[in-house]
Amino acid sequence: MVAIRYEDIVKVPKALLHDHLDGGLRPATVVELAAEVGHELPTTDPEALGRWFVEAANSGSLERYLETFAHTVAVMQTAPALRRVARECALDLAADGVVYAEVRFAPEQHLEQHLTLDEVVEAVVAGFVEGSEQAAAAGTPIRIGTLLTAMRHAARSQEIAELAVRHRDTGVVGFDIAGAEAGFPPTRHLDAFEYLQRENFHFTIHAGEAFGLPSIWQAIQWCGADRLGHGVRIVDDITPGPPPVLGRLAAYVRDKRIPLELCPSSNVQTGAVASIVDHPIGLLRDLRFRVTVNTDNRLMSGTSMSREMALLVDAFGYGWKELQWFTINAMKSAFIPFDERLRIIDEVIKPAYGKLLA
Ligand SMILES: O=c1[nH]cnc2c1ncn2[C@@H]1O[C@H](CO)[C@@H](O)[C@H]1O
Ligand SMILES: [Zn+2]
Repeated sequence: MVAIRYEDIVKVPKALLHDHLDGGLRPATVVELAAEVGHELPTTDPEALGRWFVEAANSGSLERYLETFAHTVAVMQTAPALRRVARECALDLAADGVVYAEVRFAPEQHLEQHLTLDEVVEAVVAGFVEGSEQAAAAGTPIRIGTLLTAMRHAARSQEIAELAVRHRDTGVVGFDIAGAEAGFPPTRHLDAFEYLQRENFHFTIHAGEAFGLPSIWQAIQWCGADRLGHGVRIVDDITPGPPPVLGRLAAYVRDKRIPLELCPSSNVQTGAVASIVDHPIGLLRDLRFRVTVNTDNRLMSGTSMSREMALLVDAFGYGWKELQWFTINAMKSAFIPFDERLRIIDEVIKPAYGKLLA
């Protein structure tokens, strides 16, 4: 088999379901925006700041990893700043060969300068539109859907769910909850999830990252999540083989084709897994769970969609066949309408991988 080159991974179309807007800023942009608003950073040298984020996020704990977001959220408090960050996000993902992305953020964290929740969403969506137009003009088209996140330790999920539904025809395609997982079970937000189901809306839940099976079970069986943000701890319900034996929850997740939004580098940094080679993605792919590959936070992990793919190629010897499978899995699991998903699979993804597989 011919070795896969990094530049070819960049060129091939990729689909990304789990990426945080406030976890993907360009270091230089953080520096510029921080200077504008007088926010103090650990360093004002963009390269050193990029390294600082990765090192600080390498904490082995989700709670400490999340502390680094104070510096990005602080510079995302005005409409122009939000719009710029979203525009650059679209451009960066498109330049990395991502053709479809769902990018999430928590509107409630961007109210310090008196924007309303609706203004926050409008600014971000405008930035995605602008960035997508520029990316298309540059020959790297991308479609971006916005997910609105509610913070699980807070009590605004119902409000954010209603906000998401209000903006469903103008760019928002789903809802999520994020933040520290231990101590904040998804059922705290049951009202919001039940409301979203009544509205025929889509949502994913961060579950099974820093906390195990009970969190995944609640997310699916109590809250009705369409997808699992991470969900990596589902392996705790699989007895290693040969052959591996699935417990009832793992079997349910696989049988129902519930998508797992796996984020390899992020999991190593928060201590959810020991290393990339030890990442359960290998086992979960072998068992044909609906596995997808994601970045989580490009800034905190110093990563990109292509880099996550390349790490898996190195660790597990994957080829184009597997990379196509991850990409189609993600596209099948997207929150945009079925016909639009199918069009991207048939007209963009399959032809490109087809050439490489030929
Ligand atoms: O991997 C993660 N697990 C849980 N919460 C996260 C993760 N990455 C980011 N956030 C949280 O989501 C908020 C909105 O984007 C971020 O501000 C961060 O607090
Ligand atoms: Zn996340």
